[in-house]
Amino acid sequence: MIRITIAGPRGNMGSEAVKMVSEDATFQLVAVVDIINNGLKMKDVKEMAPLDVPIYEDMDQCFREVECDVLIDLTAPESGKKHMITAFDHGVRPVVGTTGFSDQDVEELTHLAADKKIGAIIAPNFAIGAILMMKFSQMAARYMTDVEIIEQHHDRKLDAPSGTAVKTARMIADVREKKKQGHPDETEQMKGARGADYDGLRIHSVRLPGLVAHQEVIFGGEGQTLKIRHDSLNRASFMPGVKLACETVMKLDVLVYGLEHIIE
Ligand SMILES: NC(=O)C1=CN([C@@H]2O[C@H](COP(=O)(O)OP(=O)(O)OC[C@H]3O[C@@H](n4cnc5c(N)ncnc54)[C@H](OP(=O)(O)O)[C@@H]3O)[C@@H](O)[C@H]2O)C=CC1
Ligand SMILES: O=C(O)C1=N[C@H](C(=O)O)C[C@H](O)C1
Repeated sequence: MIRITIAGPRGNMGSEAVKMVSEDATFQLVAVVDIINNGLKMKDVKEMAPLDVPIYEDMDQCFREVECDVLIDLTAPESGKKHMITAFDHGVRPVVGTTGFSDQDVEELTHLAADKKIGAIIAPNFAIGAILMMKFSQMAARYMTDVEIIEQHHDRKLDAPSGTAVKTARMIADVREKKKQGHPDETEQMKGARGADYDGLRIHSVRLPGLVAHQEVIFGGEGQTLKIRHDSLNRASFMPGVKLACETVMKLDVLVYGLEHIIE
């Protein structure tokens, strides 16, 4: 039985994770960590996430009082890194879906996990289709080096570009020669028109109500284009990946960044 704490249990992803963990016979939900903000009282939080496990505001206190193996973090960009460090301090293995990590954050956390010899997973996307989309894009970038990413998300999303887009760009950058795309003399008549720049590759972020999580990677070559697209239509699409990550992290003693490293 793997004992799990979930941070962010009222959220889109956190509430789905609470359901998945509660229904899985090999997992035991032992606590949740939430923030009591916007004038919310603990009573209201309990009504929103009706759980028969303790609710903590302070993760450090949670891990001092409750025996736990794995932390699932599905909160907000500013808290993901802090929560991971707190988990490491208590020997708890983090499985983090929260996005907004910089390459430098990932590097620092990788060193920290290695020093403490503790398993951890940061997965910018838990959906198997999204992992394949990233892998196929990396494969294509060896042959077609001009590429732009268009990611589309719901308008409640806090970070842009998405964690998935950044990871895709990083995977592409790992295999293609550094290259600045577009006309060498191009100028933006409006700031941001050409999107964000990751090693010369452009990322465009769309935010609209009605969307969930979508990404298209477009490659261009002489007289041809190739489009690789993934759509998550609901948050249940991420849960098999969250389950796999919780099982796998128990066998790790390093940090793994990206589910593509553990799906084989
Ligand atoms: N890896 C993946 O496959 C996926 C990752 N994500 C990522 O997961 C994160 C959550 O997404 P989503 O569920 O849509 O967001 P939501 O805003 O719906 O949920 C986040 C929840 O976390 C709470 N929260 C914020 N800060 C803290 C904190 N310090 N401690 C405890 N709880 C906190 C929020 O409370 P309040 O609302 O009161 O602020 C909210 O209830 C995002 O970073 C998103 O990018 C999302 C989908 C898939
Ligand atoms: O906030 C979201 O919704 C999502 N966030 C992740 C990201 O930033 O890539 C994963 C997925 O795209 C949904």
